[in-house]
Amino acid sequence: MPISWADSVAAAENSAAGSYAVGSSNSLAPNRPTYVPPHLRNRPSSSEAAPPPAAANSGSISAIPAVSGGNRWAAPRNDFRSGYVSGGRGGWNNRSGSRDREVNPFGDENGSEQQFVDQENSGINFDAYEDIPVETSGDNVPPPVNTFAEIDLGEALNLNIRRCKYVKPTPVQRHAIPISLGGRDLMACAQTGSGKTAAFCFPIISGIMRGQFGQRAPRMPRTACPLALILSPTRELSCQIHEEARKFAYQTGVKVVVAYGGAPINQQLRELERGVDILVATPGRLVDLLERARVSLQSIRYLALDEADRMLDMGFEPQIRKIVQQMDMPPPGVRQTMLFSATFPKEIQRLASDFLANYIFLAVGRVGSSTDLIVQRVEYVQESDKRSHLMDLLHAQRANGAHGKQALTLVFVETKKGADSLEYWLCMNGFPATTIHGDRSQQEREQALRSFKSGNTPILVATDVAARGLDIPHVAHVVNFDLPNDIDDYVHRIGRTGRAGKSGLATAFFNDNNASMARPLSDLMQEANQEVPAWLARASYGGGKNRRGGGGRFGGRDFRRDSNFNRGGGDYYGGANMNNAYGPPGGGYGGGYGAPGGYGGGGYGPGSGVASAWD
Ligand SMILES: Nc1ncnc2c1ncn2[C@@H]1O[C@H](COP(=O)(O)OP(=O)(O)OP(=O)(O)O)[C@@H](O)[C@H]1O
Repeated sequence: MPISWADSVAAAENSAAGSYAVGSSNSLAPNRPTYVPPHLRNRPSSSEAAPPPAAANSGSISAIPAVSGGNRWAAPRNDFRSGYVSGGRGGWNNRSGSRDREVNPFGDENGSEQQFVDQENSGINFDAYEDIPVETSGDNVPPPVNTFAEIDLGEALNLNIRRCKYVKPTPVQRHAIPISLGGRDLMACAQTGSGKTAAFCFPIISGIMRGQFGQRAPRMPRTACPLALILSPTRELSCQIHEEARKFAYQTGVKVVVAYGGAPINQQLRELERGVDILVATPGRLVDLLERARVSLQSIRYLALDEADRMLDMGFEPQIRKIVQQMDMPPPGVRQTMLFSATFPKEIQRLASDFLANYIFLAVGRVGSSTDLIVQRVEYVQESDKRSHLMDLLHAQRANGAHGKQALTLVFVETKKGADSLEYWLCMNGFPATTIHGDRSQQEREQALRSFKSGNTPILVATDVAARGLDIPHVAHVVNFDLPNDIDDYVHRIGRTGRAGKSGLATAFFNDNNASMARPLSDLMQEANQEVPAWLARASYGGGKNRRGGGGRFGGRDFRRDSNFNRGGGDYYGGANMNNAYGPPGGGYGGGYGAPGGYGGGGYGPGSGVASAWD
């Protein structure tokens, strides 16, 4: 029987996902017994693991362990490669006329086609998605498909889908792709790790392949005129989308280029000059390119906002409005617009509707819910005990990992300083760690990600800059060392594990500073069929002010269904078509969570603490 938190983590790691044994500590009220560090416990599993060279929590740096990997406290590594991956080496249809050879993004130049045709994306548990409730609203919603073969995406794209080993579409893809191929605007909400990137990339690539857009005429010779624009909030996410889109677009003749801040602009300008069909960008760098007249949006036919709620909250909204409404981009109805996220508060939905024309709203799973593939734990930990608790978890993981190896663990903290100091402390205590946050150079950020992905530094300490979108294979554990102030940020953070049908573990350290999160956290965990500790349930009765009113998460999801948001008293979108493809009838999923219309305090207002950690 588990006797400690470390043991309960160990039990979780040993057991299959979903059968997580709840340790006795979980049922305790916040007044926990005094913490005993692992090396002082008489536990065979811990003592087998290499003990830390310095006493846990001592902060001593007298005995510096040999630390491998790309952390900044170890010996410097000079393996920063060129770093700034920009567009492919030129598409076959590039506009400057040069015909560079297209680099194979699959890296299987010599492999036979059979190599990818015969396999499927291993480890994907599609059954995990089968009973997810799906809701669509809007006029004349195109029906979903069950297979990629049912959709006419074009031969070259179909081949790339097979190269990616995607055997069948995920639920969001089944619904979103036919909607977008039908030319409709879309606001889509689907859980983290459920394949949204492909859901917006496939229709864009396929549409450009069909080539119905005629000639693009730049006003100036050195101005690039992409047909599609994909915006995302962080540099790393833009790079990731670019990498994915390049795979999907391989040998289709569709050229994908990325532009993001913190990287030399000249290389990006050169790529743009070689021709671009799809531009993936962060808003800041794009505004720069627009102001230099090196990019024109006059030819845009497709606009996709990934992490759309983040893109339209206070931090980014002015830049997005400038790009979409105040430059030369065609208006809604002329261009096709797709907004995607795992979370979509109603207030942000309302803002977003300015960018859309007669759109369809799609919710796969409940809006803002976390996937129940992620086992969630919340532990009451005083600020002063957090490091010791983290150490405890890491020891347990190492002791139970394959060949004593550390599983990939992502640790979220609130501040950049906090990230640096925790990274240092971990390294001093024998846990190779690195960090990613907004004060690090782009080279350092990219190196940190590479080092984490490769397992050289299996612990990544991050601010919210790594909270959204990043698809890092084999992240076994997400630790919310500092909880965020907003439940949606929590959903995105824990969504770095438990992706594409795989299971994951998320642990949150909770204390009195997080009182406003008690209610939303408790609600979210309940909804995802997680065991809520008794003390957290009790704390949540206090009605944390961060609770999201029924206007956001539960019950009605498309904000147009909420009478508070209806314009002119009539039906906002006329001829409503509410399809509950898989869920219970009537669109009600466990309603009764608060009054409608409110988007609770503490979410997106000033002082929410969100903006500080972002680019
Ligand atoms: N049809 C499919 N079959 C198998 N794997 C897929 C399929 N579609 C996507 N994937 C894989 O699932 C993983 C998650 O996809 P993706 O990053 O697009 O998720 P997401 O919904 O955008 O997540 P987030 O909300 O965190 O941004 C990726 O590794 C992707 O390659």
